[in-house]
Amino acid sequence: MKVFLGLGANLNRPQHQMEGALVRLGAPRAVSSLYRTTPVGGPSGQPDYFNAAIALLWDRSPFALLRLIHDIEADFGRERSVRFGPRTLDIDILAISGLSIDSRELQVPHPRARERAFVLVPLADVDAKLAATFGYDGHCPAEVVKTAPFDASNGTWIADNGASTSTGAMGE
Ligand SMILES: Nc1ncnc2c1ncn2[C@@H]1O[C@H](COP(=O)(O)OP(=O)(O)OP(=O)(O)O)[C@@H](O)[C@H]1O
Ligand SMILES: Nc1nc2c(c(=O)[nH]1)N=C(CO)CN2
Repeated sequence: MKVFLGLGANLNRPQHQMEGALVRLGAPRAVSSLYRTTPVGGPSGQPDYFNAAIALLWDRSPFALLRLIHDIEADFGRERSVRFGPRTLDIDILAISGLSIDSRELQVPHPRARERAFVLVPLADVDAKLAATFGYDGHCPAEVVKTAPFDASNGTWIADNGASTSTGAMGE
């Protein structure tokens, strides 16, 4: 089945953690550009986030994918303390083709995706029709800034405008 994941990070070296997650998740079918986004919710003063979305083929259960995601987040130093607090790596299952799940530990499509430009703008890079089903209208708000296209030849994002992808404050 085809699964769509959202990636976010705003501590340490976000691009590094997100590229590490791509390696762990296996060859993605599509990867969005990397976006720098203003934090939504959580404590004030946290660094900007980096966000991206990917599509991937997955042939095990969605719950096995959730477990893998939790392992990857933990391996990259994710601590779960403050809700919507800053994090080294967050991976959300945004959608799974042809499937919806409503269990205590997993809800798919992701119930908060449709409210979040930091999710929908990258998701539209990967699958514009899917983003439209979440109500995305193609508008990229000022709080979401494209910083780097993905280079599939080496599996990394290219910071093409000199923009630093390290958040500095609170990280490193
Ligand atoms: N679609 C989903 N993708 C990822 N986790 C999910 C999903 N649906 C439910 N969960 C559950 O949500 C729990 C909390 O996830 P997490 O800590 O990443 O939340 P958050 O990033 O702080 O908030 P949000 O879920 O709003 O992005 C996870 O342990 C997982 O069991
Ligand atoms: N810009 C931005 N803000 C957030 C993000 C995120 O990934 N990007 N994730 C959150 C919790 O999932 C809360 N707020």
